[in-house]
Amino acid sequence: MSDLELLNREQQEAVLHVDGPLLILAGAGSGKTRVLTYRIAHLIDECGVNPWNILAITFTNKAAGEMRERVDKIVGYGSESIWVSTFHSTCVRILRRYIDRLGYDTNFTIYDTEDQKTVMKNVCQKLQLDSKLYKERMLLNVISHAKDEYISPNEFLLEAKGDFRQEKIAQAYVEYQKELKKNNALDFDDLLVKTVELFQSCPDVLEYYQNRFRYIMVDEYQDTNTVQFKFISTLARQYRNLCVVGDDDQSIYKFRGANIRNILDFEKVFPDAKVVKLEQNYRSTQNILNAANGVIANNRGRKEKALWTENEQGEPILFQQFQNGYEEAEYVSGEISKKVRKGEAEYQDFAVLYRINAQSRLFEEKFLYANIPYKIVGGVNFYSRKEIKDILAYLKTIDNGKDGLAVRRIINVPKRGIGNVTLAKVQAYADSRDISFFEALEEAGEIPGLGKAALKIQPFVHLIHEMRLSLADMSMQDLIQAILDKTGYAEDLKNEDTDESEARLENIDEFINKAVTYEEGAEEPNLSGFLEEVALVADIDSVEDGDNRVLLMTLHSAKGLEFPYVYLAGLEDGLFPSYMSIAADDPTEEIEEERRLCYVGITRAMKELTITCARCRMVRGETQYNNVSRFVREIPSELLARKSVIPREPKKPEVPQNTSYQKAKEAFRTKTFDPQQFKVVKADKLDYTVGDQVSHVKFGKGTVLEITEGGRDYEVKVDFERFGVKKMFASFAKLKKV
Ligand SMILES: Nc1ncnc2c1ncn2[C@@H]1O[C@H](COP(=O)(O)OP(=O)(O)OP(=O)(O)O)[C@@H](O)[C@H]1O
Ligand SMILES: [Mg+2]
Repeated sequence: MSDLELLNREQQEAVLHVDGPLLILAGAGSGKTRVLTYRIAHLIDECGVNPWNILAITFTNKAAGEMRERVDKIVGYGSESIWVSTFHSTCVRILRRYIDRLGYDTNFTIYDTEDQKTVMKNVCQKLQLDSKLYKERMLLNVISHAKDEYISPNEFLLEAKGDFRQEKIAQAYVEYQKELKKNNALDFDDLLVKTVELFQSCPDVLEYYQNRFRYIMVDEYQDTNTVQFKFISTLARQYRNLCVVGDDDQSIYKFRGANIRNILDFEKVFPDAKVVKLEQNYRSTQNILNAANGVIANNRGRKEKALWTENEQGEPILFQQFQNGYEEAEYVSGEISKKVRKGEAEYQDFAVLYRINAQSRLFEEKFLYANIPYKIVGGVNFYSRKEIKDILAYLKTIDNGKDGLAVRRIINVPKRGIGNVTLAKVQAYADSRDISFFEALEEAGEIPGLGKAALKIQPFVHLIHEMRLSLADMSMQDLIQAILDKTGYAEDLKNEDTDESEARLENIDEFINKAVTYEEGAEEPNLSGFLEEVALVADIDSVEDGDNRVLLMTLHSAKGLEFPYVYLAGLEDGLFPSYMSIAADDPTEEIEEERRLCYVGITRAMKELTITCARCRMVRGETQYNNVSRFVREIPSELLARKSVIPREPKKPEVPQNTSYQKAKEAFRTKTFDPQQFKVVKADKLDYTVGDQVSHVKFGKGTVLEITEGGRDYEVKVDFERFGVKKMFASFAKLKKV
């Protein structure tokens, strides 16, 4: 049998290059991963290499599983003794065996972000660092970055000499490491750092692994960082059989320390390296490939590549702009259903890709309604997320309090110092009287043996009562906001200040959006009705099992994967590219990274690519008006089939947004602006008015175009210098006159 026939000439060349360093540098879909897999098979099958001597590093555990499966198919044996895994899993395996040589126990714990924060808190106290000047998150970030670069605490200290602030940070680093060691713990970055340290300080261990891993392969090499490079280059020093594959255009993890120089300088470190370029793309249609090439061509400082395909021209790229995110999600769900119904495709042929996790919520809802099986990759389903369940539990308690599970869920969230013993007593009391748990709480003062604990319960009961009373005058949005404020829930998350807490806040914002939409749509909106509606969509368990599902994921998680039908959603300036990249100090560099992410997204598609965006999107309960992403404009227009938005019957008569806005803008331009001309409601509570310059924390400076009375709140329309026109609720926007 010759598997080589299934490869083109360059691919074969790469597979047949068995000894010595090899760099495969090629664009998306050109068969890099396939070459790695076939190369492993070839080594085992044709060269008699013991599978035991092979180490293959992939970017995710999922990719590792797939590669093992593929090797199994080709070779039929031996794949179980190959090490195919991620950098981190590989290092854990090595350290579990040998870390005692560095003075740790082999049963070390791996700390997550939460644990790291706790350790850092102690460190800061110990060093008496001013928590305003030295935020824990900042310290942890700096340390993490140092570890990516393989800079030890002592080296950091030396570098810092003379710079007061850096010296303090260095001390924190030193103490932090001491503390971890004391706890026999490693953080995530340590896994790599300690393995490299182990190799450097124990030549016998290094020799063992060098002999073991005679053939090393690394996929997605463009996203390795310095310490990862040290790890593989140290291991490969003896036999020099290192094969790396990557694409500089798909480097998307700079924010995690990925060092693009690793790929660009490979030939400097290994001057005898053979370099193979693959230029034929096997994945996508010509149209999709040309679209990807068109976009990435806008990046400077890249290695020029000529990616071509023999595949057919294919359908044009479909581009659709919708009125809002709901219509966008509805369209995608409708299209998927239609294609499956017609028998053109199965659910597993589709992927929906987006920039941030919170975008998944609308798709999940529509998919549930349409009975489309789906799976969210690398994320928890929206309504199963802790923060959403917490808020729902508050709402349920306020609504009727009969749901004992909900009450128990939040009685101590945020922490109120109510312990399990107390809860057990309350429960026993409730059981004995046959009343609900919440009713028992209301009678806490009378529960025998509760003592002072009753005093801790009362404020909680009071809070719920208060909310119940004000329910009638509050919108759903206000109610949720009140819960977040009065319980300190939001405050806690803000103080936590980790990536995770930020994501939780984003999800809560998205939940508020849901509430606002419910209120706008329902005939007689009320809390019970809202909970009912949410219960319907939250019924995720009804999705049947099996692998035939549509996949939903962020663009970052999609690297290396491919799907016949891809939907790229939310292509709006401000969302993708993200506002952070647009507003960055060095926007060019940040936007180039976003553009590579867009290139990754486009090149996931095999047959059909649909790009969608929404004209307005709700963010934190505010409607934002976004322009079509610049990346869409970079796609050569002859490849795009644009479908215009067909506005549906609007639910409410719309304020003539465009016209009045256009007029106002024109008036500004010609300096004939007269506020009276435009729809202005006297907004006496606001300290700005139409025509004023204001500033917003996120969007920066802008000019107020319009203020309208929006029932509960003023709606303010502002033309921001960098972000264009946005419409927002005054109480949320917190605009300041400048
Ligand atoms: N010589 C070939 N003949 C037929 N199909 C091929 C050939 N080479 C690769 N393919 C197919 O092309 C698709 C893309 O290959 P692969 O995933 O290996 O590309 P890649 O370069 O790793 O892409 P990415 O940059 O996205 O990771 C796969 O479906 C693969 O099976
Ligand atoms: Mg690949």
